[in-house]
This record gives sequence, C-alpha cells and structure tokens, in this order.
Amino acid sequence: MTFFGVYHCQQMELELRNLTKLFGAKSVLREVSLTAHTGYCVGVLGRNGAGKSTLFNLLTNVLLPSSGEIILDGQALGETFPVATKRRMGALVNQAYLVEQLTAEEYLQYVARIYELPEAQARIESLLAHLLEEYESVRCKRLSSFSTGMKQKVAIASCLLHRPELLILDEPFNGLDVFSADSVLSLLNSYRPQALTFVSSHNLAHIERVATHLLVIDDSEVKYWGSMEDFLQGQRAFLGEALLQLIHPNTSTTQDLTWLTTQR
Ligand SMILES: Nc1ncnc2c1ncn2[C@@H]1O[C@H](COP(=O)(O)OP(=O)(O)OP(=O)(O)O)[C@@H](O)[C@H]1O
Repeated sequence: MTFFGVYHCQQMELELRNLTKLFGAKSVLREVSLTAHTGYCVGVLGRNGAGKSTLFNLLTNVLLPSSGEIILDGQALGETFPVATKRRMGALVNQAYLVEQLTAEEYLQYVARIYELPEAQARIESLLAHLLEEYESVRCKRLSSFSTGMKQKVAIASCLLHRPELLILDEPFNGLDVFSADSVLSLLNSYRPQALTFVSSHNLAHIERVATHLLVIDDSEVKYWGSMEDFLQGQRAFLGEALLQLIHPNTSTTQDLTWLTTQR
C-alpha cells in the first residue's frame, strides 16, 4: 500500500506522567502513567464511562489535566500545546466536524490547505478511493448527503492526510460496516510504523487486529499497560476472555425485567 510513500520518520516518545482528571469531586482518571513510541498502536479499552474519551481529550488539549503531565520528546506540554505539536497530531475525538456543503474531495483539499500541504491531491485521491468503495458514484455529492459511515471514513481520511506522527482515534469504527472497518484496519496497519497510534473501540476483534499494546482503564485507573502479547500471555486466549478476567462485569444489581415481556 502506498498512501504515504516511504519516508524517513522521526521517532516520537510520548510520556504520560501521573495524569489525573477530576470533574468536580469525581475522579475520572487517576495517576495514568505510560511511555509509548512511534510504531506502537495502543488499543485503549474499558467499559462505558471508564475515561477513554477523557484521556483522548487530554492528549489532544481539548481538556486540561487536573494534575500530571504530558511529555512529548522530553518536553512537558503546558496548558496550551504549541502549534508545532498540534501539527504532529491527527485526531478523531468526539463528534467529527465536517463542512457538509463540500464534497469529500473539496473537504480534504480544505484540510490540506489548513496544513499547508502543497501536493496533497494524489493522497486525497488514494485515501478516498481506498476508503469509499463507492467513491466514483459519490465524487460530486456533498457530504451532507453521505451516510454516517461514509462521513466517518472521510473524517478518518482527514486525520491521516498530513501524515501525523501521533494519531488519536476515539472509536473510529463506529458506524462502519464490516467491509469499511476492514479497509480502515488495513490502512491503520500500513500506517502503524510511521506513527504512535492510540485507538479505542468496544470491538475487541478490531483491537486485536490492529493493536501492538493495550491500555485497559477501569475504575479510573490503569488496570493494564503493556504489549498485547504479554496481555494474552502467549496463550491462544481471546482478548475478550482475557479482558473479562481483568475487569469483571458489574453484577451488583440484577433487575427484574419481566415487565418488558409480559402482556399488557
Ligand atoms: N465534561 C464532563 N463533565 C463532567 N463529567 C464528565 C465530562 N466528560 C465526561 N465525564 C464523565 O467522565 C466519565 C468518563 O467519561 P468518558 O466519556 O471519558 O468515558 P468513555 O470511557 O469514553 O466511555 P464510552 O465507552 O461510553 O465512550 C463518565 O462518568 C462521564 O460521565
């Protein structure tokens, strides 16, 4: 695959040092620490409300930590990340915002202008052709007429266009059918050596296909940080089984739901 060509990539090191986030009195992330490098694809796992999106919002400077530091290549990033640092990042967090009056190509040309990419057209064409199998038939259509999954794929393309060194994707497979998820997974796998990637998903099969490392968050804390291989302990265990051994489902409240199925 040749979306990005072969180019010499710098090694990036990202360190999270005791990263903590409180919302009021509620602690959402407590003392998250890790060091990751270019070439890692970190799958971020945890139950609903575990703090995954909060972590991604901290990594992209959307939120400020209550305490702790984000250190990039040895430099602590302060309250406002330098523009040069932001240029090294590509992020899909929260709801992707697209300019819906534009076509997919026009939107990516607009993104290319923001990043001052002089020769982005070939990349735009190859990304769209790879991600949108129906691309020829929707080439002239505005994004407002795209389906949820099609918009998601354009948003993913927009994160990759400037070849970020730090790629942060919060639930990128949301809304994607099995074929689309497969094209995104193959894209991420081909891009992986050139970046440090963080990706969250509740689809463990997707994480298993793409992640080299895992960060499992539960009860505001890191329950596991390390390689996928170590997590699975060299066994042929499925990720889902191994995850359930680490974080147990909440079983404290068993509700009587017979009212749902009893006749009126
Ligand atoms: N702006 C906010 N103000 C107050 N509480 C918040 C805010 N954002 C998130 N939270 C709370 O922080 C906790 C973690 O939320 P977060 O969105 O990070 O979880 P998540 O792991 O991404 O969940 P999901 O898997 O459902 O997407 C939740 O309890 C949520 O209610």
